Amino acid sequence: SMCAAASGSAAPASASHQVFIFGCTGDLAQRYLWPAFRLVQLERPSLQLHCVTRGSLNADRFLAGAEPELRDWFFEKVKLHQGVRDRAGYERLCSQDPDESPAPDGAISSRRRIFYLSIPPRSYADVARAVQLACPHPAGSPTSNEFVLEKPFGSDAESAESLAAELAEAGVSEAQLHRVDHYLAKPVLASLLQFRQANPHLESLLSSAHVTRVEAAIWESLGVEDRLAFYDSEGVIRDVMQNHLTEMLSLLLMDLPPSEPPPPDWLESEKSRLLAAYCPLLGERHLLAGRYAGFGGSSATPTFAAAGLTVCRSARWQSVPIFASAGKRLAFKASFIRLRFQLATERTEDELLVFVGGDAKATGLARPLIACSSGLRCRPSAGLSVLPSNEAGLSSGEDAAETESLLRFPTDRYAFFSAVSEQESQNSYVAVVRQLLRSSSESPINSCFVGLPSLLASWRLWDPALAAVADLAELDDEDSGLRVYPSKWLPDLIANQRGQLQWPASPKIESPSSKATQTTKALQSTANLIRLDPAVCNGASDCEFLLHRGSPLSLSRQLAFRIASKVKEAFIASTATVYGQKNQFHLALPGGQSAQMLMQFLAALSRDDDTLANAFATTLHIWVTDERCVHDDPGSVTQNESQLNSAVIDRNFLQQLPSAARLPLHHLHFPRLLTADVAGCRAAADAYASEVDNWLNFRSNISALPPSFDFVVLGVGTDGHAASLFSPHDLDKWDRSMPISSAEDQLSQGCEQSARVTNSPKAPFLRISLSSCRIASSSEVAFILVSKAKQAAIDLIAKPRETELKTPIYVHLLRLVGKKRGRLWVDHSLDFNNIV
Ligand SMILES: O=P(O)(O)OC[C@H]1O[C@@H](O)[C@H](O)[C@@H](O)[C@@H]1O
Repeated sequence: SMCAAASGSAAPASASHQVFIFGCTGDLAQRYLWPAFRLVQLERPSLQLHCVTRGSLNADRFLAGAEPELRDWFFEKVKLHQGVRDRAGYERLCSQDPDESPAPDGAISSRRRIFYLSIPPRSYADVARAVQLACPHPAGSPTSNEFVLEKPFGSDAESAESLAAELAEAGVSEAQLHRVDHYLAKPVLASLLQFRQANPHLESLLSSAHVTRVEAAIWESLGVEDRLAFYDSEGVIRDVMQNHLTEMLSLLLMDLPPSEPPPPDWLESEKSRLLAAYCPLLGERHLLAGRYAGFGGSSATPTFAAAGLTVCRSARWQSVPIFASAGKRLAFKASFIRLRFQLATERTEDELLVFVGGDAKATGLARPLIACSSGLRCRPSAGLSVLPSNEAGLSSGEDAAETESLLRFPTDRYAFFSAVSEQESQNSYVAVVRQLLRSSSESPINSCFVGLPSLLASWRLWDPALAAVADLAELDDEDSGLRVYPSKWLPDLIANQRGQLQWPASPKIESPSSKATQTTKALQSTANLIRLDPAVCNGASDCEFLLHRGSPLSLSRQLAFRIASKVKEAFIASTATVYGQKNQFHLALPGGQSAQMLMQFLAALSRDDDTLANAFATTLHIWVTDERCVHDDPGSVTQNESQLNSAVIDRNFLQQLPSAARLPLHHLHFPRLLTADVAGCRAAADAYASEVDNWLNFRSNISALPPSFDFVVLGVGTDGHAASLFSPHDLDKWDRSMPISSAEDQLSQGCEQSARVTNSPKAPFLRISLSSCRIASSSEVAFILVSKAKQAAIDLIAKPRETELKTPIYVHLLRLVGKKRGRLWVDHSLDFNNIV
């Protein structure tokens, strides 16, 4: 049985579950939960329902607007608990007799205690903790307390993770949690996986070989209305895109289970895999955001957003543009996914429309349905039966005239399918509640509930979009920025095959004010000069550097642009090289956090720019500035946690490249470790050094270029280390038995040794690094410092030192590089006042 599949439940009707609804007088409870629980209780009379509030409750008033049937039922069947806010209150709650009479089959084990938290998420952990303390389950009881949560589950990946951690600390395990997404309970969505299973022909067409475009939308005609306070802090991406819209897409794009029944945890892991496969949302024009005219909230809150997604890490969907949009105050209400197909065998296009719901009059579709054009040869499935086409649409007359039909072809080219049991589509919570109460032995292919892995993966997909919107709000310019769109706007964006989006020329979408435009220009011309105290620079007179500032996002973007344009220059200059050699561009990248977004941007730029893709594929060489002497042992570290810097570059750059930009293997230069001990590390360093020399000297011989890297990007540790070069001072405190270069060595590494083993004061202790001389002789070196944690490293510049040995390595490197070739790229949250 599926999330919304019709039937009641197979669980014995005698199982006397208890459900406590917290926040039971709130909007959600009144409109959806109570009506749903009433219907379900008719099927399961033994279900015990409790309405819990912190304050006092005036039940007459609270149900004043409700249907008489619901009122009567509520007063007869639901137990009220007011003033539940302290330990005694919770204990009273749990002393409710859970109906000890054993079921006829003796199945006491099926008794469950479910706490439905229809309250603000900031209270989840507190309430869960109080429940766990006051309501321990009797020893030996096979069941435990369970909790149902409503979104929002955090406001980004980090907060979602800490909410999960808080709940875990409160003693609630993942298995005791049910995170609701009511979209998963909507009739056609709930049956979509089964529909795909029943349609192998359609399934064989669901890939980039046949699908030319995917569109997913949640368009609403209403505005934010009386939810302004809530909405203003969320915005459209958090409100419906990270959850509902992403879930809709997953149900269509994820792989089907390999076996029946699916392996345990299959749904979560398959969803997470798909979500991690999307290219990061960082390309040019892959995100538009706006707000409707007259929106009462902050000018930085989007009420509409559109994203042009593509998939980087899955062959099945590679390079198919996926447009996802959602917004309020649009032309009409419609939630749908639409796929366009170009089948080799057919001369015409084909289309699949999953119409999840919306305004019948405006969409021309009478009810939620799936529409398949004939080439897809769809058949009904469990949960979705054939719908005669005269019942699918509004027949004719005035209604049809107002229609913006979502179908692109005449009705007679489609077959229609709709949910078997229509009346349930009114309230998705009926399906949610049924699934909640279903026994765990019935394992569904689909679920109305969202697990932690896919939740976090989804936030990780949308986090860059949230950062981009924040950036847009701050730094709009003529082509981007948070636009203002008119009420009743039909979001007819201009979209291309790369997944890029543009605002339409009409109707008039207002650009941000010119004042904002000026801010942008100021921030984008970026660089200002900082002059360091000559004492810091060891008396050198040219102790000043170009300083680029910005949000982590805009900073990474600008640096990516700078590198990309240099690679392109080198590529274009190729034709002029001697001996018919392609020009080379040697880029050394670090591991660590700071440069990850830069790498993603760099890859994203090549998805939007054929010349750059070509330049990457022919001209670019990638090096790593330093590497850890550890084995990438798949048994001990998961792929995502690999300690290798080359793995960071692989994940954030190489794997994100479109196929046209893929680098030939011999343009990738990473140290290769045979054994992770001193000897192995040394051998790898030596081999790496000769590889550097060979390539750079060779190029120097055939061109007029010096034997140096073209661009080196360095992250900086909070202690001031860079490229696994630590201050000799810090090393002195550490393990002298390590094989490493003496303190003097660290500073005076000659260019005759381009890479060598270095020592780290923290694990992994053995590292390989390019020599400081090699780094310093590069054509350009970018020191990138992102996140507040790096303030410590900046403060280190200013501190006077008793000895040279105490100067942080990156300051040494800065001096060596000099002002002509060194630039600092620094997050604008970091403060230089102490220094300049
Ligand atoms: O399409 P439905 O079922 O009306 O759901 C849309 C609603 O979903 C909710 O989760 C959002 O908070 C609302 O802003 C939105 O209106």
